[in-house]
Amino acid sequence: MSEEERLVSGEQYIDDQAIDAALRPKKLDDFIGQERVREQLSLVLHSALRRGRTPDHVLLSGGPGLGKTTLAMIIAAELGRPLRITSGPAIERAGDLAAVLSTLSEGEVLFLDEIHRMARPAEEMLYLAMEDFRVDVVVGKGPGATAIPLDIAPFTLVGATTRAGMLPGPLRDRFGFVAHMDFYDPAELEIIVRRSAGLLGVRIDDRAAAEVAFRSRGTPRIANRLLRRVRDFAEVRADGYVTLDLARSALDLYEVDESGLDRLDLAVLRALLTKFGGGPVGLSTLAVSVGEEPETVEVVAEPFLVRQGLLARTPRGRIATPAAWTHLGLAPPQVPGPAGGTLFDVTPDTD
Ligand SMILES: Nc1ncnc2c1ncn2[C@@H]1O[C@H](COP(=O)(O)OP(=O)(O)OP(=O)(O)O)[C@@H](O)[C@H]1O
Repeated sequence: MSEEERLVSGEQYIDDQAIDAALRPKKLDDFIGQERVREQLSLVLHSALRRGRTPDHVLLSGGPGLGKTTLAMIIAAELGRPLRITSGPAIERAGDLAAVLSTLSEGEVLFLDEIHRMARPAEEMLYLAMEDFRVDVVVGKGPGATAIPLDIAPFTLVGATTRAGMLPGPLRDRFGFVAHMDFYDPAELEIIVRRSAGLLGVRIDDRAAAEVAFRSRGTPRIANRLLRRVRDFAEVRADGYVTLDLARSALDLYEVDESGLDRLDLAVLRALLTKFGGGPVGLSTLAVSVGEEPETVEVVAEPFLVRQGLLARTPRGRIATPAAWTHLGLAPPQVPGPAGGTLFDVTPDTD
């Protein structure tokens, strides 16, 4: 629970991460949504269990907060094996990876978050480890360097990435099962909101739960976060029971609009429309105009805007769709394009 939550609720201190952990489903059957992924994964795990073998390596791709870490934990739990967690940015050298791999126990599940951000030499070490359960430890430098092969215990790698396109082909090919996690639909998120409300002891009516779900950008982590915000609001401004009106007022206060667009989404959209006439504009230029890193705009804001039909990625840059102008209540500029072209065929994408 954050400082702000502590002030208003007076509950025992638990940080946001602890709440996240408490809300995570622990079994595949409790994991809501992602029907196809769940079914496919269940087959991979249960057939491996039946054969008494370690399952194939699993790659989970999808945006932030869609449940990749949760699924990795569930995989370890379903297999009854320990889970080791590390991340791409923590592996700066091949030696960092060797240290992790050489201490894995038989059948252990290794969760490698943000796998696309791992250092290149480590990536090459991982190829061999995934395929042959072996690493080559290089001793010495220059012409006298020698590679000493070291066997490691069979393990299952669960890699997670928000940018599957950035993974080199040889790495992607070594995963026996690749799951793409998509945004959740509002009905699934509503179940998640009600489940979390039950676990957190939040009293919420069905229409309010549906409203929170609808405004959660298709993302369970956001659904859980918004639930806590409306809970705060209901506790401070009313008797703690979350009604539809209270939920709406709270979400408006936290600048989540009626379609679930948050401050960053709206800033990106507004910049695209008002500073670049609807595009096309390159990702970096767009990101600078809202004071964010290109990766944040690309990974956090854009997928939802694309999904909502408000923004399109084209080879020449990002463009706003007609729905984007309507969404912000703006009129598209009425300048005719050259020789039958559209108005927005102007700026080449230099990113
Ligand atoms: N299918 C689901 N059912 C119920 N709750 C879920 C589900 N998926 C995710 N959650 C909840 O959403 C929160 C975020 O999930 P998680 O940390 O697994 O996402 P992630 O994809 O690993 O995010 P990131 O890429 O940012 O690390 C968790 O606390 C979990 O409670």
